[in-house]
Amino acid sequence: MTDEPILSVRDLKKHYPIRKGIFNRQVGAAKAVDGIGFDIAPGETLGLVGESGCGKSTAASSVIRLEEPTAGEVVFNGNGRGGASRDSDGTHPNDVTEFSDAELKRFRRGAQMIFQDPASSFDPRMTVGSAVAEMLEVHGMSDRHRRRAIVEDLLERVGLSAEDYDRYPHEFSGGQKQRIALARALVLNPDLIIADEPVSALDVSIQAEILSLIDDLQTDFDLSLLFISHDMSVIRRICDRVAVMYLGEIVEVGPTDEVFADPQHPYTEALLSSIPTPNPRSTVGGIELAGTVPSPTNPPSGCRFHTRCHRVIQPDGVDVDQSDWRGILNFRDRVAAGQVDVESIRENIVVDDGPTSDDHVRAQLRTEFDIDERIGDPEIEGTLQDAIDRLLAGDDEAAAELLSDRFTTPCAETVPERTVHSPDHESSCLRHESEQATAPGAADD
Ligand SMILES: Nc1ncnc2c1ncn2[C@@H]1O[C@H](COP(=O)(O)OP(=O)(O)OP(=O)(O)O)[C@@H](O)[C@H]1O
Repeated sequence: MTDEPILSVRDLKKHYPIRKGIFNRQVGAAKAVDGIGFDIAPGETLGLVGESGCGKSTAASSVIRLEEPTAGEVVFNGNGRGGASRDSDGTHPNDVTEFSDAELKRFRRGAQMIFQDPASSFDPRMTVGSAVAEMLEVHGMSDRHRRRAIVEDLLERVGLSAEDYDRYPHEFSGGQKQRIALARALVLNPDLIIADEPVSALDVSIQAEILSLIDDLQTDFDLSLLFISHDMSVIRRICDRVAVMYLGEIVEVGPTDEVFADPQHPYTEALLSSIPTPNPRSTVGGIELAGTVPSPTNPPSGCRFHTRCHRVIQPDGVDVDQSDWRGILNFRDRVAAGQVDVESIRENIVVDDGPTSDDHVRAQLRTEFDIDERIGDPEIEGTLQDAIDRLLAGDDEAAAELLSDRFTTPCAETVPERTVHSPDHESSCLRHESEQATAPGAADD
């Protein structure tokens, strides 16, 4: 047996064209998946985690070619295709993106997908047994009795009973439907299962049962899994390794234990911080992941996470409290977007005695953006005060210009390279690049 991965994804992209006008001309693209790569070893579970809109589902459907990838390579070495080597022109015979229709049909036997909502993937007029057995029939098993025997056995292995064969989808709970979906995914004896948020729609207690079932089935059927979730606690429960995805890119990948114990990318830290802890006094957490994932049609320059990052780098010559720095940049961005309306802030301030003054508005702005009432660095404080004064004078444009001239971050200018933290643990954050350059042995590589 070689140690070649079951699945090897390289520089995978899925860009959706954006068209406008009467000629339906392409004016841009939503870069939902923008150059991701990972391997999955035989018997391994790789988690793909990120908030809603990071591109996880698009990545899954591009890997399995439910959607045509824009670029990249997806080498599948499962189901008898192992041991193949590259052709002389550099292409790989197992590259799914180049498969013919016949090869694709065989591939879909060896790589199955499970979705979040099992209800929508069953025909309500078909018994669940027939729905599972249909897969065998489509792929050439003509013996009806044999099909039934295989499916009855599988229903038992996923925790249902052989008698359930003749029942209809509406007779089952959400958790039971997901068990049936697992039986259907397993019936063709695949080597790889891609599970897209398979437990997100279920109650927490049922989630635990299904995760434990997936764990058992993985061992019994010697499966590899790509497990997609937005939930770090689910990932911890089931995955050997985890890849963290943000706005179409993988920003960190590593063994689950290591990533949870020592996250290297601020986005991973923020996701981990959002896991509820049983102890409300726990000091774990506290990183607020404000806002939502920006649109992939116009991703932020440099590091795509810089607009929300709590560790966003301060430029040379600036040394202020990090949370003030985040607040100042948020303030800068909101002013630039024309979203800071001092008059409505003034109207909403409640003052016990007398009218609302400009000082009240100044204080309220700092509170809203979580900026200290006085920044230690006099130059930064001066610029901030100037900008606020310009806003108060109604000159929003001048305020925006001043803030964007003075408050910049290297994170918006440089795309971070990958840093290797240990043989299997990598992340892409600019903060690590200087450490990497000065690390012992860096020059020897
Ligand atoms: N057909 C499409 N055309 C244009 N943009 C799309 C299309 N499908 C998805 N997108 C965009 O691609 C981005 C990634 O979407 P995707 O569904 O893959 O993310 P996700 O991480 O799986 O989130 P969710 O869990 O909410 O599905 C989103 O910004 C989404 O709006």
